[in-house]
Amino acid sequence: MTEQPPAPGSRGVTRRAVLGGGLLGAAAVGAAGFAAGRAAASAGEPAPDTRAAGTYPFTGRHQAGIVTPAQDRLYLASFDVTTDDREDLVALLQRWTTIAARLTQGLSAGPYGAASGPYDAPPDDTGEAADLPAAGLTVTFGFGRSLFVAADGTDRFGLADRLPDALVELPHFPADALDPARSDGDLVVQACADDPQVAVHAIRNLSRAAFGAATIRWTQLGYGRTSSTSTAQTTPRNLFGFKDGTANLKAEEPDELERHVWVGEDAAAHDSRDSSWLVGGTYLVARRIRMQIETWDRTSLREQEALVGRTKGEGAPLSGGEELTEPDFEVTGREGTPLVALNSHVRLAHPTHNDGVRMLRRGYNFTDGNDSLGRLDAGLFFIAFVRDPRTHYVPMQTTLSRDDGLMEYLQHTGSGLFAVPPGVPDGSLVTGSDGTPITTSHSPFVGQALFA
Ligand SMILES: C=CC1=C(C)c2cc3[nH]c(cc4nc(cc5[nH]c(cc1n2)c(C)c5CCC(=O)O)C(CCC(=O)O)=C4C)c(C)c3C=C
Ligand SMILES: [Fe+2]
Repeated sequence: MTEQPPAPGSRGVTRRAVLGGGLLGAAAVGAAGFAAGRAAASAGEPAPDTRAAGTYPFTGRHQAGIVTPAQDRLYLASFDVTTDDREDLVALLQRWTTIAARLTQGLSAGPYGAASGPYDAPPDDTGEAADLPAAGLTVTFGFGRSLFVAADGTDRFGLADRLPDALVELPHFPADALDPARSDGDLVVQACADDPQVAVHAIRNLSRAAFGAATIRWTQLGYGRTSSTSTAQTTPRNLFGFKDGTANLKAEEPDELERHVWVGEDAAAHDSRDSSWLVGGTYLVARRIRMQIETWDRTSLREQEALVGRTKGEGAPLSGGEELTEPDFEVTGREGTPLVALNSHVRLAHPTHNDGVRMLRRGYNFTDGNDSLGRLDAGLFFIAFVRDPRTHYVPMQTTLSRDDGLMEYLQHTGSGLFAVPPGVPDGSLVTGSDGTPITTSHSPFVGQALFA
Protein backbone atom coordinates (compact mmCIF):
# COMPACT_ATOMS: atom_id res chain seq x y z
CA MET A 1 0.00 0.00 0.00
CA THR A 2 1.28 3.45 -0.84
CA GLU A 3 0.18 6.60 0.88
CA GLN A 4 -0.27 9.66 -1.26
CA PRO A 5 1.47 12.86 -0.19
CA PRO A 6 -0.86 15.79 0.41
CA ALA A 7 -1.70 17.70 -2.74
CA PRO A 8 0.28 20.93 -3.21
CA GLY A 9 -1.37 23.70 -1.31
CA SER A 10 -3.36 21.36 0.93
CA ARG A 11 -3.34 21.73 4.69
CA GLY A 12 -0.12 19.85 5.42
CA VAL A 13 -0.24 20.91 9.04
CA THR A 14 2.19 19.02 11.22
CA ARG A 15 2.55 18.34 14.94
CA ARG A 16 4.93 21.27 15.09
CA ALA A 17 6.28 23.80 12.63
CA VAL A 18 8.47 22.48 9.81
CA LEU A 19 11.60 24.54 9.43
CA GLY A 20 13.66 25.10 6.34
CA GLY A 21 12.16 22.19 4.40
CA GLY A 22 14.34 19.66 6.20
CA LEU A 23 13.83 17.01 8.81
CA LEU A 24 13.64 19.53 11.59
CA GLY A 25 11.05 20.90 13.92
CA ALA A 26 13.37 20.61 16.86
CA ALA A 27 13.98 24.33 17.10
CA ALA A 28 10.31 24.72 17.91
CA VAL A 29 10.94 23.02 21.25
CA GLY A 30 13.33 25.71 22.33
CA ALA A 31 16.81 24.40 21.71
CA ALA A 32 17.50 25.64 18.24
CA GLY A 33 21.28 25.73 18.42
CA PHE A 34 21.69 22.21 19.75
CA ALA A 35 19.02 20.75 17.52
CA ALA A 36 20.42 22.36 14.38
CA GLY A 37 23.81 20.91 15.19
CA ARG A 38 22.39 17.46 15.84
CA ALA A 39 20.35 17.51 12.64
CA ALA A 40 23.56 17.26 10.66
CA ALA A 41 24.71 14.23 12.63
CA SER A 42 23.68 10.61 12.17
CA ALA A 43 21.78 8.23 14.38
CA GLY A 44 24.02 6.00 16.42
CA GLU A 45 26.71 8.57 17.03
CA PRO A 46 27.63 9.52 20.57
CA ALA A 47 25.51 12.45 21.63
CA PRO A 48 25.06 14.56 24.72
CA ASP A 49 22.02 14.03 26.90
CA THR A 50 18.90 14.89 24.92
CA ARG A 51 16.74 16.14 27.78
CA ALA A 52 16.88 19.80 26.81
CA ALA A 53 17.26 19.38 23.10
CA GLY A 54 14.42 17.12 22.11
CA THR A 55 15.45 15.33 18.92
CA TYR A 56 17.89 12.72 17.71
CA PRO A 57 18.51 12.08 14.02
CA PHE A 58 16.56 9.11 12.67
CA THR A 59 18.88 8.27 9.78
CA GLY A 60 22.49 7.11 9.92
CA ARG A 61 24.76 4.07 9.75
CA HIS A 62 23.18 2.59 12.89
CA GLN A 63 19.61 2.92 14.12
CA ALA A 64 19.02 5.39 16.92
CA GLY A 65 17.98 4.09 20.35
CA ILE A 66 21.04 1.89 20.83
CA VAL A 67 23.99 4.10 21.78
CA THR A 68 21.69 7.11 22.17
CA PRO A 69 21.90 8.25 25.81
CA ALA A 70 19.22 6.10 27.43
CA GLN A 71 16.02 8.10 27.80
CA ASP A 72 13.85 7.83 30.93
CA ARG A 73 10.94 5.92 29.42
CA LEU A 74 10.35 2.88 27.27
CA TYR A 75 7.42 1.42 25.40
CA LEU A 76 8.39 -1.71 23.53
CA ALA A 77 6.05 -3.73 21.33
CA SER A 78 6.50 -7.11 19.72
CA PHE A 79 4.36 -7.80 16.64
CA ASP A 80 3.13 -10.89 14.82
CA VAL A 81 2.98 -10.40 11.06
CA THR A 82 -0.51 -11.42 9.91
CA THR A 83 -0.11 -11.02 6.17
CA ASP A 84 1.62 -13.73 4.16
CA ASP A 85 2.36 -11.37 1.29
CA ARG A 86 5.97 -10.19 1.08
CA GLU A 87 4.93 -6.96 -0.65
CA ASP A 88 2.55 -6.14 2.20
CA LEU A 89 5.41 -6.67 4.66
CA VAL A 90 7.67 -4.34 2.67
CA ALA A 91 4.90 -1.72 2.48
CA LEU A 92 4.47 -1.97 6.26
CA LEU A 93 8.18 -1.37 6.81
CA GLN A 94 8.03 1.61 4.47
CA ARG A 95 5.12 3.13 6.38
CA TRP A 96 6.81 2.44 9.71
CA THR A 97 10.07 4.01 8.56
CA THR A 98 8.35 7.19 7.41
CA ILE A 99 6.25 7.48 10.56
CA ALA A 100 9.26 6.87 12.82
CA ALA A 101 11.32 9.43 10.90
CA ARG A 102 8.53 11.96 11.35
CA LEU A 103 7.71 11.30 15.00
CA THR A 104 11.33 11.35 16.13
CA GLN A 105 11.64 14.83 14.63
CA GLY A 106 8.57 16.07 16.48
CA LEU A 107 6.22 15.86 13.51
CA SER A 108 2.81 14.23 13.34
CA ALA A 109 2.58 10.61 12.13
CA GLY A 110 1.08 11.67 8.81
CA PRO A 111 1.37 14.88 6.80
CA TYR A 112 -2.03 16.25 7.88
CA GLY A 113 -1.74 15.73 11.60
CA ALA A 114 -4.41 15.10 14.20
CA ALA A 115 -6.85 17.88 13.40
CA SER A 116 -6.27 19.13 9.87
CA GLY A 117 -7.00 16.33 7.43
CA PRO A 118 -10.08 15.60 5.34
CA TYR A 119 -13.12 15.91 7.59
CA ASP A 120 -14.65 12.60 6.52
CA ALA A 121 -11.54 10.51 7.11
CA PRO A 122 -9.86 9.42 10.36
CA PRO A 123 -7.01 11.80 11.21
CA ASP A 124 -3.56 10.52 10.17
CA ASP A 125 -2.24 11.10 13.72
CA THR A 126 -4.05 10.08 16.89
CA GLY A 127 -3.36 13.45 18.52
CA GLU A 128 -2.34 12.77 22.12
CA ALA A 129 1.19 14.10 21.52
CA ALA A 130 0.07 17.12 19.51
CA ASP A 131 1.29 19.67 22.04
CA LEU A 132 4.27 17.71 23.30
CA PRO A 133 7.90 18.10 22.21
CA ALA A 134 9.71 15.14 20.65
CA ALA A 135 11.16 14.41 24.13
CA GLY A 136 14.22 12.67 22.69
CA LEU A 137 12.09 10.00 21.02
CA THR A 138 13.95 7.19 19.26
CA VAL A 139 12.29 4.29 17.44
CA THR A 140 14.33 1.13 16.86
CA PHE A 141 13.15 -1.81 14.73
CA GLY A 142 14.16 -5.49 14.84
CA PHE A 143 13.29 -8.82 13.22
CA GLY A 144 12.59 -12.05 15.11
CA ARG A 145 13.65 -15.50 13.96
CA SER A 146 10.02 -16.39 13.22
CA LEU A 147 9.95 -13.76 10.46
CA PHE A 148 12.48 -15.90 8.56
CA VAL A 149 11.22 -19.40 9.36
CA ALA A 150 7.98 -20.46 11.04
CA ALA A 151 8.09 -23.02 13.86
CA ASP A 152 7.25 -25.75 11.30
CA GLY A 153 10.14 -24.64 9.06
CA THR A 154 8.02 -22.75 6.52
CA ASP A 155 9.86 -19.99 4.66
CA ARG A 156 7.16 -17.36 5.16
CA PHE A 157 8.47 -14.48 3.07
CA GLY A 158 11.32 -15.95 1.04
CA LEU A 159 13.79 -14.84 3.73
CA ALA A 160 14.94 -18.25 5.03
CA ASP A 161 18.22 -18.06 3.13
CA ARG A 162 18.96 -14.73 4.85
CA LEU A 163 18.53 -16.00 8.42
CA PRO A 164 21.70 -15.07 10.35
CA ASP A 165 23.29 -17.99 12.23
CA ALA A 166 23.29 -15.93 15.42
CA LEU A 167 19.51 -15.36 15.39
CA VAL A 168 19.08 -18.55 17.37
CA GLU A 169 16.21 -19.84 19.42
CA LEU A 170 17.37 -18.99 22.93
CA PRO A 171 17.86 -22.09 25.10
CA HIS A 172 15.81 -22.74 28.21
CA PHE A 173 17.85 -21.33 31.12
CA PRO A 174 17.60 -22.78 34.63
CA ALA A 175 14.74 -21.13 36.57
CA ASP A 176 13.13 -19.67 33.42
CA ALA A 177 9.38 -19.22 33.89
CA LEU A 178 8.62 -17.72 30.49
CA ASP A 179 5.11 -16.76 29.50
CA PRO A 180 4.65 -17.33 25.74
CA ALA A 181 2.26 -14.36 25.72
CA ARG A 182 5.18 -12.15 26.81
CA SER A 183 7.80 -13.73 24.56
CA ASP A 184 9.13 -13.77 20.99
CA GLY A 185 7.44 -12.15 17.98
CA ASP A 186 8.17 -11.49 14.29
CA LEU A 187 8.98 -7.79 14.67
CA VAL A 188 9.98 -5.57 17.55
CA VAL A 189 9.66 -1.81 17.95
CA GLN A 190 11.47 -0.12 20.82
CA ALA A 191 10.28 3.43 21.48
CA CYS A 192 12.27 5.42 24.06
CA ALA A 193 11.58 9.01 25.13
CA ASP A 194 11.77 11.29 28.12
CA ASP A 195 7.96 11.51 28.17
CA PRO A 196 5.89 8.30 28.45
CA GLN A 197 3.05 9.78 26.41
CA VAL A 198 5.41 10.41 23.50
CA ALA A 199 6.68 6.80 23.58
CA VAL A 200 3.16 5.37 23.81
CA HIS A 201 1.96 7.69 21.05
CA ALA A 202 4.72 6.35 18.79
CA ILE A 203 3.80 2.70 19.34
CA ARG A 204 0.08 3.44 19.03
CA ASN A 205 0.51 5.17 15.67
CA LEU A 206 2.86 2.49 14.36
CA SER A 207 0.43 -0.19 15.47
CA ARG A 208 -2.37 1.67 13.73
CA ALA A 209 -0.31 1.80 10.54
CA ALA A 210 0.16 -1.98 10.79
CA PHE A 211 -3.56 -2.68 10.44
CA GLY A 212 -4.05 -5.64 8.10
CA ALA A 213 -0.35 -6.57 8.10
CA ALA A 214 0.71 -7.08 11.75
CA THR A 215 -0.80 -7.12 15.23
CA ILE A 216 0.71 -6.51 18.63
CA ARG A 217 1.77 -9.74 20.39
CA TRP A 218 2.99 -8.20 23.65
CA THR A 219 4.17 -4.88 24.96
CA GLN A 220 6.22 -3.61 27.88
CA LEU A 221 6.11 -0.19 29.47
CA GLY A 222 9.26 0.83 31.30
CA TYR A 223 9.90 3.78 33.57
CA GLY A 224 13.25 4.74 35.00
CA ARG A 225 16.23 3.63 32.93
CA THR A 226 18.48 1.09 34.63
CA SER A 227 21.58 1.89 32.61
CA SER A 228 23.71 4.76 31.46
CA THR A 229 24.85 4.51 27.87
CA SER A 230 26.88 7.71 27.90
CA THR A 231 29.54 9.02 30.28
CA ALA A 232 27.53 12.27 30.39
CA GLN A 233 24.73 10.48 32.26
CA THR A 234 24.47 9.77 35.97
CA THR A 235 24.10 6.15 37.04
CA PRO A 236 20.43 5.34 37.78
CA ARG A 237 19.09 2.77 40.27
CA ASN A 238 17.09 -0.40 39.80
CA LEU A 239 14.21 -1.57 42.02
CA PHE A 240 16.64 -3.31 44.38
CA GLY A 241 17.87 0.22 45.10
CA PHE A 242 21.34 -0.38 43.63
CA LYS A 243 23.15 1.75 41.08
CA ASP A 244 22.85 -0.04 37.74
CA GLY A 245 24.86 0.61 34.61
CA THR A 246 28.16 1.62 36.21
CA ALA A 247 30.31 -0.75 34.15
CA ASN A 248 28.09 -0.58 31.08
CA LEU A 249 29.49 -0.08 27.59
CA LYS A 250 29.23 3.59 26.71
CA ALA A 251 28.73 5.55 23.49
CA GLU A 252 32.14 7.13 24.03
CA GLU A 253 33.88 3.75 23.50
CA PRO A 254 33.61 3.32 19.69
CA ASP A 255 36.25 0.58 19.48
CA GLU A 256 34.51 -1.45 22.18
CA LEU A 257 31.17 -0.94 20.42
CA GLU A 258 32.69 -2.33 17.22
CA ARG A 259 34.00 -5.33 19.16
CA HIS A 260 30.91 -6.09 21.20
CA VAL A 261 27.83 -4.46 19.68
CA TRP A 262 27.92 -3.90 15.91
CA VAL A 263 27.73 -6.82 13.50
CA GLY A 264 30.82 -6.62 11.29
CA GLU A 265 31.67 -7.82 7.78
CA ASP A 266 33.63 -10.66 9.38
CA ALA A 267 30.52 -12.06 11.09
CA ALA A 268 28.57 -12.02 7.84
CA ALA A 269 31.46 -13.62 5.96
CA HIS A 270 31.44 -16.62 8.29
CA ASP A 271 27.68 -17.18 8.24
CA SER A 272 26.23 -20.24 6.53
CA ARG A 273 23.64 -18.05 4.77
CA ASP A 274 23.85 -14.52 3.33
CA SER A 275 23.48 -12.21 6.33
CA SER A 276 25.37 -9.27 4.84
CA TRP A 277 22.17 -7.21 5.20
CA LEU A 278 22.83 -7.08 8.96
CA VAL A 279 26.32 -5.52 8.80
CA GLY A 280 26.18 -2.33 10.87
CA GLY A 281 23.27 -3.74 12.85
CA THR A 282 23.16 -5.62 16.12
CA TYR A 283 20.98 -8.00 18.18
CA LEU A 284 18.46 -6.94 20.82
CA VAL A 285 18.03 -9.33 23.75
CA ALA A 286 14.94 -8.63 25.88
CA ARG A 287 14.19 -10.38 29.17
CA ARG A 288 11.31 -9.47 31.44
CA ILE A 289 12.76 -10.20 34.88
CA ARG A 290 10.37 -10.12 37.79
CA MET A 291 12.04 -9.15 41.07
CA GLN A 292 10.74 -10.49 44.39
CA ILE A 293 11.03 -7.08 45.94
CA GLU A 294 9.02 -7.84 49.10
CA THR A 295 11.49 -10.60 49.99
CA TRP A 296 14.42 -8.40 49.02
CA ASP A 297 13.15 -5.63 51.27
CA ARG A 298 13.35 -8.03 54.25
CA THR A 299 16.96 -8.93 53.45
CA SER A 300 19.81 -7.36 55.42
CA LEU A 301 21.97 -4.68 53.86
CA ARG A 302 25.00 -6.96 54.33
CA GLU A 303 23.33 -9.75 52.36
CA GLN A 304 22.05 -7.38 49.64
CA GLU A 305 25.54 -5.95 49.08
CA ALA A 306 27.14 -9.40 49.14
CA LEU A 307 24.72 -10.67 46.46
CA VAL A 308 25.38 -7.71 44.16
CA GLY A 309 29.11 -7.38 44.95
CA ARG A 310 28.90 -3.59 45.32
CA THR A 311 27.91 -1.16 48.07
CA LYS A 312 24.33 0.06 48.04
CA GLY A 313 25.18 3.69 48.68
CA GLU A 314 27.91 4.55 46.22
CA GLY A 315 27.94 1.45 44.06
CA ALA A 316 31.62 0.82 44.81
CA PRO A 317 32.96 -2.73 44.45
CA LEU A 318 33.20 -4.55 47.80
CA SER A 319 36.91 -5.00 47.12
CA GLY A 320 37.27 -1.24 47.77
CA GLY A 321 37.49 2.10 46.01
CA GLU A 322 34.76 4.19 44.43
CA GLU A 323 31.95 3.60 41.97
CA LEU A 324 34.21 3.57 38.93
CA THR A 325 36.99 1.51 40.53
CA GLU A 326 37.47 -1.86 38.85
CA PRO A 327 36.55 -4.76 41.18
CA ASP A 328 39.50 -6.81 42.45
CA PHE A 329 38.33 -10.40 42.62
CA GLU A 330 41.49 -11.63 44.36
CA VAL A 331 41.18 -9.54 47.55
CA THR A 332 40.06 -11.63 50.52
CA GLY A 333 38.69 -10.70 53.94
CA ARG A 334 39.65 -11.90 57.42
CA GLU A 335 38.21 -15.38 56.88
CA GLY A 336 40.13 -15.74 53.66
CA THR A 337 37.01 -15.52 51.49
CA PRO A 338 36.87 -13.11 48.55
CA LEU A 339 35.39 -9.68 49.35
CA VAL A 340 33.49 -9.84 46.07
CA ALA A 341 31.73 -13.15 46.75
CA LEU A 342 31.97 -16.09 44.40
CA ASN A 343 28.19 -16.06 43.80
CA SER A 344 27.91 -12.27 43.51
CA HIS A 345 26.28 -10.81 40.40
CA VAL A 346 29.14 -8.48 39.58
CA ARG A 347 31.77 -11.23 39.72
CA LEU A 348 29.77 -13.61 37.54
CA ALA A 349 28.84 -10.90 34.98
CA HIS A 350 32.31 -9.34 34.78
CA PRO A 351 34.24 -9.69 31.48
CA THR A 352 37.12 -11.49 33.25
CA HIS A 353 34.74 -14.38 33.97
CA ASN A 354 33.09 -14.27 30.54
CA ASP A 355 35.85 -14.53 27.96
CA GLY A 356 36.23 -10.74 27.85
CA VAL A 357 32.65 -10.27 26.67
CA ARG A 358 30.82 -6.96 27.24
CA MET A 359 27.30 -5.89 26.32
CA LEU A 360 25.43 -2.61 25.93
CA ARG A 361 22.69 -2.77 28.56
CA ARG A 362 19.65 -0.52 28.06
CA GLY A 363 17.01 -1.83 30.46
CA TYR A 364 14.13 -0.21 32.37
CA ASN A 365 12.27 -0.68 35.64
CA PHE A 366 8.69 -1.89 35.32
CA THR A 367 5.70 -2.24 37.64
CA ASP A 368 2.68 -4.04 36.19
CA GLY A 369 0.20 -4.16 39.04
CA ASN A 370 0.22 -6.94 41.62
CA ASP A 371 -0.53 -10.65 42.04
CA SER A 372 -3.30 -12.26 44.10
CA LEU A 373 -1.06 -12.26 47.19
CA GLY A 374 -0.64 -8.50 46.98
CA ARG A 375 2.95 -8.71 45.78
CA LEU A 376 4.03 -6.22 43.14
CA ASP A 377 4.58 -7.60 39.67
CA ALA A 378 7.65 -5.44 39.31
CA GLY A 379 11.17 -5.85 38.06
CA LEU A 380 13.71 -5.04 35.43
CA PHE A 381 12.97 -5.21 31.73
CA PHE A 382 16.47 -6.19 30.66
CA ILE A 383 17.51 -5.06 27.19
CA ALA A 384 21.00 -5.62 25.83
CA PHE A 385 22.51 -4.98 22.41
CA VAL A 386 25.20 -7.45 21.36
CA ARG A 387 27.01 -8.40 18.17
CA ASP A 388 26.34 -12.12 18.65
CA PRO A 389 23.98 -13.54 21.28
CA ARG A 390 25.69 -16.95 21.08
CA THR A 391 28.92 -15.51 22.49
CA HIS A 392 27.72 -12.32 24.20
CA TYR A 393 24.55 -13.38 25.97
CA VAL A 394 23.84 -17.13 26.18
CA PRO A 395 27.00 -18.15 28.10
CA MET A 396 26.64 -15.31 30.64
CA GLN A 397 22.94 -15.98 31.17
CA THR A 398 23.67 -19.69 31.63
CA THR A 399 26.19 -18.85 34.36
CA LEU A 400 23.96 -16.27 36.05
CA SER A 401 20.86 -18.49 35.98
CA ARG A 402 22.84 -21.31 37.61
CA ASP A 403 25.16 -19.56 40.07
CA ASP A 404 24.11 -15.95 40.68
CA GLY A 405 22.92 -15.46 44.28
CA LEU A 406 20.53 -12.78 43.01
CA MET A 407 18.55 -15.46 41.16
CA GLU A 408 16.85 -16.38 44.43
CA TYR A 409 15.01 -13.07 44.04
CA LEU A 410 14.51 -13.17 40.25
CA GLN A 411 12.20 -14.89 37.82
CA HIS A 412 12.49 -14.48 34.04
CA THR A 413 8.92 -14.21 32.75
CA GLY A 414 9.37 -12.95 29.18
CA SER A 415 12.00 -13.20 26.47
CA GLY A 416 12.82 -12.08 22.96
CA LEU A 417 15.74 -12.01 20.57
CA PHE A 418 15.71 -9.80 17.48
CA ALA A 419 18.15 -8.89 14.71
CA VAL A 420 18.34 -5.10 14.51
CA PRO A 421 19.26 -3.96 10.98
CA PRO A 422 21.52 -0.96 10.33
CA GLY A 423 20.04 2.51 9.94
CA VAL A 424 18.40 4.13 6.95
CA PRO A 425 21.12 6.07 5.07
CA ASP A 426 21.32 9.81 5.60
CA GLY A 427 19.59 11.81 2.86
CA SER A 428 17.62 8.87 1.49
CA LEU A 429 14.15 9.63 2.84
CA VAL A 430 11.52 10.73 0.33
CA THR A 431 10.03 14.08 1.29
CA GLY A 432 6.83 15.81 0.25
CA SER A 433 6.17 19.36 -0.84
CA ASP A 434 6.55 20.60 2.75
CA GLY A 435 9.94 18.93 3.07
CA THR A 436 8.84 16.26 5.55
CA PRO A 437 9.10 12.49 5.01
CA ILE A 438 6.29 10.78 3.12
CA THR A 439 5.69 7.20 2.04
CA THR A 440 5.77 6.38 -1.65
CA SER A 441 6.26 3.06 -3.42
CA HIS A 442 9.99 3.81 -3.60
CA SER A 443 10.49 5.02 -0.01
CA PRO A 444 13.54 3.54 1.72
CA PHE A 445 12.92 1.46 4.81
CA VAL A 446 14.64 -0.06 7.82
CA GLY A 447 16.01 -3.48 6.83
CA GLN A 448 15.72 -2.82 3.10
CA ALA A 449 18.88 -4.80 2.29
CA LEU A 450 17.21 -7.93 3.70
CA PHE A 451 14.65 -7.76 0.90
CA ALA A 452 17.07 -6.82 -1.90
C1 LIG B 1 22.79 -11.74 31.14
C2 LIG B 1 23.09 -10.53 31.50
C3 LIG B 1 22.55 -9.82 32.69
C4 LIG B 1 21.31 -9.92 33.29
C5 LIG B 1 20.13 -10.77 32.88
C6 LIG B 1 21.33 -9.01 34.40
C7 LIG B 1 20.27 -8.80 35.28
C8 LIG B 1 20.30 -7.94 36.38
N1 LIG B 1 21.33 -7.14 36.81
C9 LIG B 1 20.98 -6.47 37.93
C10 LIG B 1 21.76 -5.56 38.66
C11 LIG B 1 23.09 -5.20 38.38
N2 LIG B 1 23.85 -5.63 37.34
C12 LIG B 1 25.10 -5.09 37.40
C13 LIG B 1 26.15 -5.30 36.52
C14 LIG B 1 26.10 -6.11 35.38
N3 LIG B 1 25.07 -6.93 34.98
C15 LIG B 1 25.39 -7.55 33.79
C16 LIG B 1 24.62 -8.46 33.09
C17 LIG B 1 23.32 -8.87 33.42
N4 LIG B 1 22.54 -8.39 34.43
C18 LIG B 1 26.69 -7.09 33.43
C19 LIG B 1 27.42 -7.51 32.17
C20 LIG B 1 27.13 -6.22 34.41
C21 LIG B 1 28.46 -5.49 34.45
C22 LIG B 1 29.50 -6.34 35.07
C23 LIG B 1 30.84 -5.63 35.09
O1 LIG B 1 31.44 -5.43 34.03
O2 LIG B 1 31.30 -5.26 36.20
C24 LIG B 1 25.16 -4.24 38.57
C25 LIG B 1 26.38 -3.46 39.04
C26 LIG B 1 26.50 -2.09 38.47
C27 LIG B 1 26.82 -2.08 36.99
O3 LIG B 1 27.95 -2.23 36.58
O4 LIG B 1 25.88 -1.94 36.21
C28 LIG B 1 23.91 -4.31 39.17
C29 LIG B 1 23.48 -3.60 40.42
C30 LIG B 1 19.66 -6.85 38.25
C31 LIG B 1 18.86 -6.34 39.43
C32 LIG B 1 19.24 -7.75 37.29
C33 LIG B 1 17.94 -8.45 37.12
C34 LIG B 1 16.81 -8.05 37.59
FE1 LIG C 1 23.22 -7.14 35.96
